[in-house]
Amino acid sequence: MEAASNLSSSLPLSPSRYRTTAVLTPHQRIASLSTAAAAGALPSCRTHLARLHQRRSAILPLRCNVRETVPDQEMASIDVEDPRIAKIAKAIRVIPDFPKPGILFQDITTLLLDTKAFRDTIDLFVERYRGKDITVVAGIEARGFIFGPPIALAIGAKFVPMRKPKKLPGEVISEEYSLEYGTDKIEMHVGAVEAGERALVIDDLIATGGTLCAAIRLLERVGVDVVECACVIELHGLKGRERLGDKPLFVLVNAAA
Ligand SMILES: O=P(O)(O)OC[C@H]1O[C@H](OP(=O)(O)OP(=O)(O)O)[C@H](O)[C@@H]1O
Ligand SMILES: Nc1ncnc2[nH]cnc12
Repeated sequence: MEAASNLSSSLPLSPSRYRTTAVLTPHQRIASLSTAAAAGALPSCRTHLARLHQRRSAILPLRCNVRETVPDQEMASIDVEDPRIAKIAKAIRVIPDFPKPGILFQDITTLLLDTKAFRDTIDLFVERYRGKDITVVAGIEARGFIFGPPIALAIGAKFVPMRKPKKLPGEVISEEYSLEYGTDKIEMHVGAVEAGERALVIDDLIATGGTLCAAIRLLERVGVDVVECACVIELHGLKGRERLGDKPLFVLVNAAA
């Protein structure tokens, strides 16, 4: 609750077309994690909390926010003081140096343990996309498969998995994208979508934006209109949002890379 009141009390003024919310300092973030751990929401994070305390001067401020790149009249907006957002941010565990040194890993598995925060996450997306004539929710492997299906069911859209190479049994089309070292691909079944459909692309997180860009290209190649991309977390500083160009991106939580 404390984090939520910090959230509402420190709201910056934002341009009318955009929504941007509050800043959680590293100390607040660590306090939030401690509170969640004490409440049993993060059963195995004591070691990491200790490490976070030791390293807090090295951790950049984390912002919990709702950011939009589309005008309010096109999509339902979320009240920036919505207390659900702060609780979702609190439920995401941050693990330093995973999977390799220097990476601050945003672990959404702890969000899945918190039934209220997980439900709120899905509800926030559903509130935004319900009634917007979206026929396809395209989820990106693997963590987009967690958030995509409940959103698709709730808004009456089909769910289409965008998979890593050689996983889908039928005929596929694929798109390559660049990684820090080398390249990867995502694939989609031919016939899963039709030209003229309206799609929402869902993933847990945007970092460099390479994965989402490949998903957009894949869908647009077959004539699908990608209405928006949505992620739970945006890592700022990696310019993923810029890489998407004009394609709208909606995120709930903004975190340091
Ligand atoms: O914006 P980008 O730089 O493209 O990175 C974001 C992607 O990275 C993570 O997936 P990852 O490739 O680690 O696969 P996983 O979900 O199967 O672990 C994440 O879930 C996104 O899909
Ligand atoms: N920092 C991070 N945490 C979780 N998933 C990621 N994918 C790319 N960067 C990531």
